[in-house]
Amino acid sequence: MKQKVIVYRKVPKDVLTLLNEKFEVKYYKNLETESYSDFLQELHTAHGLLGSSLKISKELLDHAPNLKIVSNISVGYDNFDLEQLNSRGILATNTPGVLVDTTADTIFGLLLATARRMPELDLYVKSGKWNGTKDEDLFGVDVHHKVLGIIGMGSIGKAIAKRAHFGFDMQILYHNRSQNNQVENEYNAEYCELDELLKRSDYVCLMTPHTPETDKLIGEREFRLMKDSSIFINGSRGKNVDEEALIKALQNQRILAAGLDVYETEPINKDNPLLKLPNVVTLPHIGSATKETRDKMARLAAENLAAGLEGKVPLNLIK
Ligand SMILES: NC(=O)c1ccc[n+]([C@@H]2O[C@H](COP(=O)([O-])OP(=O)(O)OC[C@H]3O[C@@H](n4cnc5c(N)ncnc54)[C@H](O)[C@@H]3O)[C@@H](O)[C@H]2O)c1
Ligand SMILES: O=C(O)[C@H](O)CO
Repeated sequence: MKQKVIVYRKVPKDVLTLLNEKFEVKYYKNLETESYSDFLQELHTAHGLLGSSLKISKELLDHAPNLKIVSNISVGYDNFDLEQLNSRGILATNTPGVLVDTTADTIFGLLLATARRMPELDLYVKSGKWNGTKDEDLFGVDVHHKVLGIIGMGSIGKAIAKRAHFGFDMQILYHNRSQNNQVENEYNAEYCELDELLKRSDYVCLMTPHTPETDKLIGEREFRLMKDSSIFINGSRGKNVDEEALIKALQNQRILAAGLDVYETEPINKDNPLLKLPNVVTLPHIGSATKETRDKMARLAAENLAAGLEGKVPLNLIK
């Protein structure tokens, strides 16, 4: 008899075909709009789970006594309770690598858009306000030749550093769990302790995973250390930042501006003060979201899942 897999996120047709050839598949294109109680019922007989964002908690796992593997269609896996998964012998996988360049493009684009106030200026033109000479009120700040501090010099951090160094002649500072010879040699990056990076950077870009160690890593104290002309970019996870402190820092002009792809609560609440601030550029957690890359992520996640259910070691097993 075929093992049963639940896919709880929309995936490309060929990925679904691949899964259908090997497994019995229950497919929920969008769990938010489909019955969650039906999903929980199906979980009782599932061997594999494929999707993203869903909190894989003790409560959810209690509904899944036969589960062997959970495969995330994302590189971040802060939605997994790894202790619970380990204690039940359930494998967990993610999709690193395939999304690196796409995410770095988005985050660097966000940095440029924030520095040069592109969304604000787009609105200025489209709303018919462009009548004469452009005055200083519309000016942005330079990106080229400035200092970029990257916190979390992993795969995506490195790809951002590459763009900044070769494309924009920026000076790169970085803070990471360990020093990285490659970025130091290839992009002339300089390792710094966190406080020093915050003090010296014109742009601070956060790219660490969300872990107990990085929870609210950037808060009031850290914003105070930053230059009042600095721009903060968060492309990692919202919970890595104390959002209240960020709002205060922006309202009080402790920092100049922020570009955000991620938030403490997602989707962001409509009454979140961040949405009212002119010096904030917001994206809807879209870093890796191009069609090509999302397809690659879904394919890789399906391959990880299939390997685990076929008794092989999945390529991207989370240890
Ligand atoms: N906005 C998006 O759509 C999007 C897309 C992809 C990834 N992400 C986020 O970006 C994160 C990074 O992705 P990646 O592929 O570069 O991962 P990665 O594992 O290659 O890199 C993470 C880096 O963070 C460093 N790090 C971890 N804890 C740290 C700490 N306490 N202090 C300093 N450095 C620390 C690690 O040493 C590592 O170099 C993901 O975990 C995910 O949360 C967001
Ligand atoms: O971690 C990731 O891969 C992105 O945030 C998409 O969820």
